[in-house]
Parts: sequence; C-alpha cells; structure tokens
Amino acid sequence: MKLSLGCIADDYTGASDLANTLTRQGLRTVQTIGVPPDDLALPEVDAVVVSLKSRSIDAKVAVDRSRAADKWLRGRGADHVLFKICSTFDSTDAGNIGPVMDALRADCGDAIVLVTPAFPETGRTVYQGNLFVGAVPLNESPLKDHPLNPMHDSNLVRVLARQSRTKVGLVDLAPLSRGAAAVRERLADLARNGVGAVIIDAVFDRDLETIGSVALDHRLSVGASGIGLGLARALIATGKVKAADAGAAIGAPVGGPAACLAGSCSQATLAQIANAEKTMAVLHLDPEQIIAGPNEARRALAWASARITEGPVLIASSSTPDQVAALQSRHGRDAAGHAIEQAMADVAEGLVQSGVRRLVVAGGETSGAVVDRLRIPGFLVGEEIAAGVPVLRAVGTGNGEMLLALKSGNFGGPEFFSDALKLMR
Ligand SMILES: Nc1ncnc2c1ncn2[C@@H]1O[C@H](COP(=O)(O)OP(=O)(O)OP(=O)(O)O)[C@@H](O)[C@H]1O
Ligand SMILES: O=C(O)[C@@H](O)C(=O)CO
Repeated sequence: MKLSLGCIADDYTGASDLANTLTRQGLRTVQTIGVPPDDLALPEVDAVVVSLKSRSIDAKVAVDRSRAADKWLRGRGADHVLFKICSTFDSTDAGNIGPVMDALRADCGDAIVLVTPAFPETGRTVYQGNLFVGAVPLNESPLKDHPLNPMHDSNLVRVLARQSRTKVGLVDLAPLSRGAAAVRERLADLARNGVGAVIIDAVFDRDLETIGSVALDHRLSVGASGIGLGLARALIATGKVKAADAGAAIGAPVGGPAACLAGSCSQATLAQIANAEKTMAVLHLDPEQIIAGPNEARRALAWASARITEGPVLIASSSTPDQVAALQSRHGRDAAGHAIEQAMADVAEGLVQSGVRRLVVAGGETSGAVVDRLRIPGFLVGEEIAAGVPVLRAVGTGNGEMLLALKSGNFGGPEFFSDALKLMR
C-alpha cells in the first residue's frame, strides 16, 4: 500500500470528521486509533488518518506521538502529511498546535507551512487571519467557554505565534483570489523573510481548492477538514488519485441495542440532549458524584440495563458553562475532565458488555476515552450523519461487529442523536 495522503489528527472525533471529508471527496480512507500495529489488516486505501488524543496533553508528549505517526505514514509512502487540528483552533499558549507543527516541519524540511482551520461547510472561515465561527469572531463564540481550551483571541497569527518557535505570517484573500501562482509568489517572499508558517485565509471551498493545490508542493500542512477537502480535490485533479465511490458500503447492518453518551458541554450538544429527551430515555449524571467515586457510573449502567431492550438510551455528564466552571474551581480543570472521561469510558465498557453494538459519543476527549477503553484499533467510514460526522464501523476489534458515531462537540443538527441512530442500523 502506497499512501497518497497521510493525516495525523489531534483527537478522535476530528479524525473521523477528516476521514469523512476525504471519503466524500473520493479518497479511499481508513481511520486508525494511534499508529497501527503491523498485524492490523488494512484495506487498500489512498489515505490513512491516524487518530491521536494529543490536543490537551503535555506538548512534549504530543510532539513525540505526532512524530511517530508521521514516521509511520511517510514509511507507507505518504509524500504529504496533514496535521489535523480543530476547526476552532483549540489550543493554549503552551500548545499543542505550534510545538507539533514545529517538530513535523523540522522533520520534513519544509521551509514554510500552510495553516488554516477554515471549514466553510460548518461555518468556520478565516479572514485577515481572524477565525469566524458562523457570524462571530472565535473569541465571541461559545468556544470562549470551552472546558479545556477556552479561546479568547480570534487572530490566529497571534495565537500561533505564541505557541511556535518560528515566525508566523499571513496570506490573505487578495493573493488567494488571484490563484495558486500568486499564493506561491507570496509564500516565497515570506519564506525569504524568515517566515516558517502562515495562516492562510479561506472563506469558500474554492479558496480551499487553491490552498490544496499549493499545499501539495509542500510536505506538510496544518488545518481542519477544509484543507483536507482542498488536498483531496487537488490529488484527484492532478491524477495522483483516481476518485472512488464515496457511497461504498461498509458492511451488513449490525442491529442490537443502541446507546448515546455525551461528555461534550458545547451549546450544540446541550441543545441536542434537550431534543433527545423527546425520543429516548435520558439520564443526566451528577458530575460531583462522578468525581466522588465509581457509584455514579454503576448507577448509570443499572439505569440503562433496565431500559436498553425497549429502545435507545442517552447518558450525559454535560452541564452549562456556569456549572462547568463551578465544578472546575472545586476540583481543578484537568482532574474534573479526566474523572468524567473515565466514568464515561466505564459506562461505555459496561454497555458493550451488556450487548450494545451501536454507540454514539459526543465530544472529542470523551470519544477518545471511550474508544481507547473499547480497544478499537480502527474504523471504516460509512454514511454521513451530519457535516463532519460519519457512521463508523469498527475494524480489528475481535469482539463482534460494532457501529459508532463520534461527534465533535459543536457539530450536528438539533436532532443529532436520533439522526445518527436512524443511519446506524
Ligand atoms: N459537567 C461537567 N463539568 C465539567 N467538565 C465536564 C462535564 N462534563 C464533561 N466534562 C468534561 O469536559 C470535557 C469536554 O470535552 P470533549 O472534548 O469531550 O467535548 P467538546 O470539547 O465539546 O468536543 P470537541 O473537542 O469535539 O469539540 C471533557 O474533558 C469532559 O470530561
Ligand atoms: O475540526 C473540527 O471542528 C472537529 O473535527 C474537531 O476536531 C472538534 O474536536
């Protein structure tokens, strides 16, 4: 297998978002959890998305894991590697976007790296280096209240410069609107002036197509699913990849009991949970009790086992920003987040032991904890439930067929949980 594109995603939902985009554009794609072991049987594919859980960990560990993934991908022939970050640039001044980018750039020897989290299909656009979420700048969006990476600056040139050792520049819409040659010229100027990374504006998919074709001149790019779309279209346009059927089946229905788990506290997820109350049994966990010990997860499993044969259930730890802030001030941000993620993993494990084979998980960190606990090594990408969220079929689990959907906190329409279960048959 010679890969046309290698991808390293900094969380699992982000990885399935990117795998979904590449598949929809016609690249045969598989998502792996971590660097795959040599004995994992992978189908013949154009792209592999290696999922890491490296967004909110120590920067040095994130760098080491990303470099190992990069080495594996390049060892399978990938000339270009995309480091997939969140479309809302989730990070802190300590990283991890800048440190990982710096290390991968040093390894591949690129003079300059293109960086854009734009993903217009989900309302993420970049103008003059400022990231917009829908109609508002990042720092006015719900991301200002994110439990782990609150975003208070929408100017990504500044945000990245605080995290990176290299000089960060901007390629704005003006050269982009003149086409790939103008972008190349601007990049060459900036590189001559010692700039090692640029935030590049993008408002429409056509901007991403231009960015994708220029990015293929380089060995590394950094961004969200939008740049993935641009790279995929460029690979097909240049004949490096022959477009595959995006609707290819990923196997027979699995049936059986279904459950949803929500650890995301985003506004979108809170609204989706409220809507789910109309169609399924919903249990709201008590976060304080989760931190106190294992009884809250046990209570959830007992509650679920009494209902699961009658229809899908949803178990949520999610709270409003005020409640999240209060819990964090009592227990610390990382300790609270970790305890809740592990409790959700306990619940997922118990549900699967009791026969659940269709599982929807909301939240990137939450999905990471759940998928790790279930020891799933990889996924095939199926139908799209909502922009950025596909149906996934677990591969290499050895304990039966299983479908999952891993939803990024901010993604999905108001009825996301029932929309997902309709397609997860
Ligand atoms: N009630 C709560 N109070 C405090 N923290 C919570 C609560 N419920 C969940 N958490 C923690 O908040 C974090 C939510 O992050 P997660 O990545 O799962 O969701 P998200 O950030 O909305 O999704 P994404 O990263 O895909 O955008 C997790 O660490 C989770 O354990
Ligand atoms: O890019 C996005 O917004 C998502 O794929 C994601 O990474 C959120 O966790």
